Amino acid sequence: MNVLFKNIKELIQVRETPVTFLAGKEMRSLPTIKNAFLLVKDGLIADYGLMKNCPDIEIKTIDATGKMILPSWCDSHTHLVYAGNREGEFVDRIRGNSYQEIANKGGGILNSAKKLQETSEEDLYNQSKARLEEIIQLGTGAVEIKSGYGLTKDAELKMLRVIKKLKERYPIQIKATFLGAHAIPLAYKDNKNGYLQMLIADILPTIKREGLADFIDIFCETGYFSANDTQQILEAGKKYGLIGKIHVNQFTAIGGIQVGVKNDVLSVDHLEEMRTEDIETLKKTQTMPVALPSCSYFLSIPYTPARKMIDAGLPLALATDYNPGSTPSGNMNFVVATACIKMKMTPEEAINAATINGAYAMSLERKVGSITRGKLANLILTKEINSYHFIPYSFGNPCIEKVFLKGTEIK
Ligand SMILES: N=CN[C@@H](CCC(=O)O)C(=O)O
Ligand SMILES: [Zn+2]
Repeated sequence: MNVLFKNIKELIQVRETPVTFLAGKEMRSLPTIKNAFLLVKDGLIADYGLMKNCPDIEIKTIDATGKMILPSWCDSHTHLVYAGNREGEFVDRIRGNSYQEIANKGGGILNSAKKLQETSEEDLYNQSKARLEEIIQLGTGAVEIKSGYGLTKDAELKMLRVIKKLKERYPIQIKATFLGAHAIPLAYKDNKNGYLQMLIADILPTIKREGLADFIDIFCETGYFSANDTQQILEAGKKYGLIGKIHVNQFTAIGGIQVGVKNDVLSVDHLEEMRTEDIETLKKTQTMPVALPSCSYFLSIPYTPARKMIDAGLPLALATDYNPGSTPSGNMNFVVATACIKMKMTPEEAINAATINGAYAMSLERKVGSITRGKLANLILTKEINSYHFIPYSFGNPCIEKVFLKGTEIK
């Protein structure tokens, strides 16, 4: 698609020289051009600059007077392929049961796994595509989606095949993650190692053969999988060409970050419980810490200590964690606002975390995450707003007028 945006009040996240990710003080700066144009050719960002240098060409034009343009959100952590919902557990929590107590009684991930195992691939696809369409309208232009609600060979592969179909049929960038080690299924209640061996020996070869995943993930947490289990899964993933990511330090710190860094994982996600040594371990590495503020909000658990981490020089990405148990929301606008309101990130830091750093956490930093020549024209056109500070300020009320994927407006 070819299109010329004119009179853009402010073009946000303009990176003339491509960056891989931003860390520490670098996150404070968000380069913009006021009164700008943006030219899209063949779905890519072809050029941009001051309006006074706008090319005079015959092309479809969109007048953006009073409005801003920024790169689409990059949501590097979701579980948006799932079956049914868990609103019953939500009410149980209001009545005083904790997330862990509910999980221990067979609720939680096992509850979703039962539902998913009983759902056909077609039905699962239809439920999931509705969520994907919803997040596209909310401004997301790149998303990672995990398996992990199957917990049997058939059901895990069913999830991954649904993700593959979504990838093929939608213009949004999608990365797939194998999260077989999300919980220990009842059939392996007293045989966790047997379950891990099944994942490694039985499922991984099929994933490789059918090209079903880009990344491998594990829930490294007390009552789920240990640091040693994490080492095993990451090593096995590497053999099959899958880059590591970990769910880690959500409720307890059990050494998963150290194992992750040792294995050069791309990202460590959750991080609600961070010890000083965990922050130290992440310094000077290529591993992206990812915070999930909507999960903290929904479960009333601590927020990732973003201030402490960024002030220590670390990078940080923001993602939704869209899933039926801990975060039934895929709204990146809410994530950005909550990061500012509850985690004391500045709007500049939050927007950097939700665009270029999120792109890095999916190995997509060369394609999306900034306004840079040659990147995909995945864009958010805002309503008329005074400043980009209004984006997190108007929490719960996205100020998006239109969204574009590869330069095409998505209605
Ligand atoms: N913490 C582990 N997994 C998901 C939630 C799983 C669920 O409750 O269904 C998460 O990232 O929050
Ligand atoms: Zn998650």
